[in-house]
Amino acid sequence: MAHSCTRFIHRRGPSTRTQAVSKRGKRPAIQRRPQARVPGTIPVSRLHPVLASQPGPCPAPGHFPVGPAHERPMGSSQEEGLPCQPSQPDHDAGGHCGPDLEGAGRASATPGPPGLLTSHPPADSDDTNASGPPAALLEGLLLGGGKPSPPSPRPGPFFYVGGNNGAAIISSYCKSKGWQRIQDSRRGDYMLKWCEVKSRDSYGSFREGEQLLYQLPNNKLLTTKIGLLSTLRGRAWAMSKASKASGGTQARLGKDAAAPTLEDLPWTSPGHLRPQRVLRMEEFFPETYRLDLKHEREAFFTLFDETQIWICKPTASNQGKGIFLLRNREEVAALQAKTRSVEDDPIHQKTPFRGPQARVVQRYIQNPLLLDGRKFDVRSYLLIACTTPYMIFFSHGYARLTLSLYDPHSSDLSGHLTNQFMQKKSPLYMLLKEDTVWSMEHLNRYINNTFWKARGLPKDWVFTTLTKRMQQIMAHCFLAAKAKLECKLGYFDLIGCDFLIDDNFKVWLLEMNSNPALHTNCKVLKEVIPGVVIETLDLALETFQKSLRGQKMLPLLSQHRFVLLHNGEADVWPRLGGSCSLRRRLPPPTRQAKSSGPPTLRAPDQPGARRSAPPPLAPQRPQLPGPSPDPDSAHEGEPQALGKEQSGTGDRHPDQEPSPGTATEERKKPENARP
Ligand SMILES: Nc1ncnc2c1ncn2[C@@H]1O[C@H](COP(=O)(O)OP(=O)(O)OP(=O)(O)O)[C@@H](O)[C@H]1O
Ligand SMILES: [Mg+2]
Ligand SMILES: [Mg+2]
Repeated sequence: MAHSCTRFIHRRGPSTRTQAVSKRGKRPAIQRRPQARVPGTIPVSRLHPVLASQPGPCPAPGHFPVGPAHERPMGSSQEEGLPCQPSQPDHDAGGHCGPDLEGAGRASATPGPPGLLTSHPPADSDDTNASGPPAALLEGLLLGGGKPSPPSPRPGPFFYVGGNNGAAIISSYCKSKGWQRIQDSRRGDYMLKWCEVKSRDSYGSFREGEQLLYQLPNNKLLTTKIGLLSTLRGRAWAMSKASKASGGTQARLGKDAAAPTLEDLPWTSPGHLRPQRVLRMEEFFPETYRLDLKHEREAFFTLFDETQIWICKPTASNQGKGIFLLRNREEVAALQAKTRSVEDDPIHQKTPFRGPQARVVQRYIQNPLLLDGRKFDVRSYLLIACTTPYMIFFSHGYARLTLSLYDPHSSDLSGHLTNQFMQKKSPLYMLLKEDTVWSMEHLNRYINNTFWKARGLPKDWVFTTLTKRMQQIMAHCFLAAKAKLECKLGYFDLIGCDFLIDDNFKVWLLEMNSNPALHTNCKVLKEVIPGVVIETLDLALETFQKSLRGQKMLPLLSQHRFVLLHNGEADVWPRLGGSCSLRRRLPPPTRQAKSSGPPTLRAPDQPGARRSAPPPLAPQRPQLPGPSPDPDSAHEGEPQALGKEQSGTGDRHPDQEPSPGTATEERKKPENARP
């Protein structure tokens, strides 16, 4: 039963303790009456009470012992354990890493207890390392007042934050719940781990259903340039196949039979209502070619002419590093020569992520919409709050403008690349930085004032048409990756999505970023970022707890700024590529559940809609006939070794599982040098 007071979940290892979880909303007592033990299971209360508890009362915070003697300062070389690698950190606002906490004006949506964190938090290094104001300030903002509670009778729960990106906000959030920060990334007794960099160790030791871990291990399916391109192509290919196979219906592929998605809604594009059922990739993603695939780069070199500018980007870099424009035959010839010179180089075959071929070339949007003559792009957020079931959200972010006026013929990249990192290079940045980041309200006002009448736009175009379009595009991308993302209860992710608007008000997705910048070095960022981070954590926690307890997800107490894009309660899950271990650990279906028909028929908003897939696991993804003619399908998600390209795997089905590898290839830093 979904609302059973006592629930058990199976545990991988032998259970030595059994404890019953207390009634909903109550924190389990330290000494409680043991419940009847179900062999091979462990009660939810075996988890730390905070994770097992309802969204609601936080544990009573108090004074916690200072961390263990082996604590290391943040940012040490051992961070995230070994080996480790950056997972495309997106420090767009890079440089300043001390969030100004006055922006954190929103209270945690997860109701807290009357007890407050002590105004004398335990001395740990994160607050000083993060170079922000004392964490207690944000904690006070989060919790809003109250009396300190007596010291916690047991240590923890523990949390770990790796790196500085948003660390003070995350740390303050966790401490406001009474959690205790640890500095040793190798410790396995954490309740929440938020890492800027992904490490194989983190995923290997992750205890599903017991811990929260930031970043999906294979988010590269969306967050590298090649990964996103391949994922979108896979979906396009599957859609066209399904359409042909079923005489036009798209129901079989990529779409859940149970519930309409955002993609089913009609959209305004560009500026006018034009009903369309499903997006086509070319409508929102600029034409792109992979340089890691020989036939694609040759195709690009052949098609290039000087009537169109192209932009060349490393697959897994950020901050505009390694980006250059291709405007004339000489530049393209230089790129061609560079890729040819390494084509047969065994070193580059082994390390494709370092080579000049680990890139894409993309049609450059030459006619961007300008704000006071300056180019801009929009950063929005895709939140994967939960993967079992999927709970996917959208949130607004902000607009990023260049300092200089846009000139398509200028060779100065700072007028072409809207990244804050690029703008910071200008001596004018310190003077004008506040004008390089606009709030969405500011953008909306500007577009209302400047274009609304002149261009016949709907009023508040930003909050109507643009918002819906971004949501639709994000939903499309998520659905494209949905069946391939690694799902475990406790994984969550926040992905930064960059959109460009052209002067026809057409919305283009430029890329998606793992580990989006959470710095707050501008006024607008102070207003936006803490709210995004706090609600991310709130939603991750609430959906985790509800999933663990088999409760219906909606309504979500934590949901405020985020908009639900996809509620996976109606999906069949655990799913392919997902958590087999969780499936084993779930209790067998109740009689009621068994008799209620196929899971897909269960309304998602009914209690108990969360369900394990019936044995045998119903296929989540359609079985597609035949090999893919799509040449990109050879290397789903990420460029593999060049040797693979040549080894005849090019007919791999695009809907096949990509290589589960995460750490090895991502450990390799992309090359940032211009050819
Ligand atoms: N196809 C394009 N057309 C026009 N401008 C583009 C295009 N692609 C990228 N840009 C510009 O270049 C900037 C950097 O590109 P992109 O975001 O893809 O790279 P990045 O290095 O991953 O940057 P970051 O992760 O810091 O946002 C964009 O913010 C945008 O201003
Ligand atoms: Mg990026
Ligand atoms: Mg970007």
